[in-house]
Amino acid sequence: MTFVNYNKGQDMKPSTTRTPDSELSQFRVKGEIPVPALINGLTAAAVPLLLFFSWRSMQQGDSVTAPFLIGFAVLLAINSLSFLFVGHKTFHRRVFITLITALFTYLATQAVEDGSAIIWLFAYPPIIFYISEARVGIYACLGGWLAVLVLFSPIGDALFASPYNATFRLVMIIVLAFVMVTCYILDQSRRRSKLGLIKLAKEFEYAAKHDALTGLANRREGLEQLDNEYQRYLRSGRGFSVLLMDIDLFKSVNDTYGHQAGDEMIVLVARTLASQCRKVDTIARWGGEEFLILLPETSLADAYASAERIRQAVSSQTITVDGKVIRATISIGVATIQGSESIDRLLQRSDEALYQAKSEGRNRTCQASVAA
Ligand SMILES: Nc1nc2c(ncn2[C@@H]2O[C@H](COP(=O)(O)OP(=O)(O)OP(=O)(O)O)[C@@H](O)[C@H]2O)c(=O)[nH]1
Repeated sequence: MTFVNYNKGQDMKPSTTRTPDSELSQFRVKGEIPVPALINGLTAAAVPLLLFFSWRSMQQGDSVTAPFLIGFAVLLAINSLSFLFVGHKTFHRRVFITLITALFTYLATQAVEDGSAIIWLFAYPPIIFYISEARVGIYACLGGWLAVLVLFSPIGDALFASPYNATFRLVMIIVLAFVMVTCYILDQSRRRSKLGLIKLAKEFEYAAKHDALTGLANRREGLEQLDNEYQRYLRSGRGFSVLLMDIDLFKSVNDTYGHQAGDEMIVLVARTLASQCRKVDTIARWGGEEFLILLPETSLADAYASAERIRQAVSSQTITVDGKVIRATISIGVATIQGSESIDRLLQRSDEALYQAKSEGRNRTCQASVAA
């Protein structure tokens, strides 16, 4: 799973917005039990138990309960089996929630096992909070608790033959509320920890792929995108170009105005590059004052035109240091992938073109020679 999309080289700060609860389940934290696995595990445990209790109720002469328990066991098993074959997670989860809600309701209202089966209701809150969204868990638990309250009221007595005495009813209502609230708190804590881990992972991923000063893709990410584009080129034959550029006489900016002014100039150039490129282009900080732009599906002529546009845009920008206006200029080497040349060879040609631009007087664009 990828947390951040890196097609573009610019403006890629990790999102600080809260991940919606419904999306949280899409992220797996290492060691976390996946919801489908938990459901299938619970089903595997519940089916023999239900079959055992149905057998026992038959032994005790209760011929009504057994078919219900067998029915629940069969439906739970079908749900898990259909998931294993079809793999529809949401359907699997929703059917399981519906089935266990119906099962617990049946166990409570029908006073199965002389009423002791209602104790299984304590298993409901932790399961429901784990496998569903927090909101669903709250509604389900609140609904369940209110249903028990009604069941233990005169209304319940009128509707069902409940064997529960007053003390049991009181203890059950209090302990059930206690368990539900505890499960809610633990679940919230689990979700927040998970959100924290996801945020941390996004930040690590961002830092690993971006340059801290400019926010552009770093060299490693630039190479990764270059390799992706190269693989696409090998498959589809759709060519691409690279622009390798370097700020002119940058050392003298540092030496004359200080390192901070140099940094300011790097950021200014980076912003200008970002403003001049398409979303599909990758802009990477290649080295100190060197940048590489990857232009997918771009011919040499178009890449050259883009480079000239970028060069002119940069040369129109200035920074002011101690009241002095400093203009940045860049030199650019342009190369387009050719035949079966390697990425290294393409970069080498763009570097040679950059070198040529420098030696011809800087603030200019040169095209790379044709691959040998
Ligand atoms: N301020 C600042 N300076 C950097 C950074 N990374 C590299 N540099 C400096 O960039 C300068 C690069 O200078 P050179 O490679 O000699 O090239 P130049 O002065 O730009 O000259 P030409 O490339 O020939 O036009 C060096 O002085 C590095 O210390 C950075 O992140 N911030």
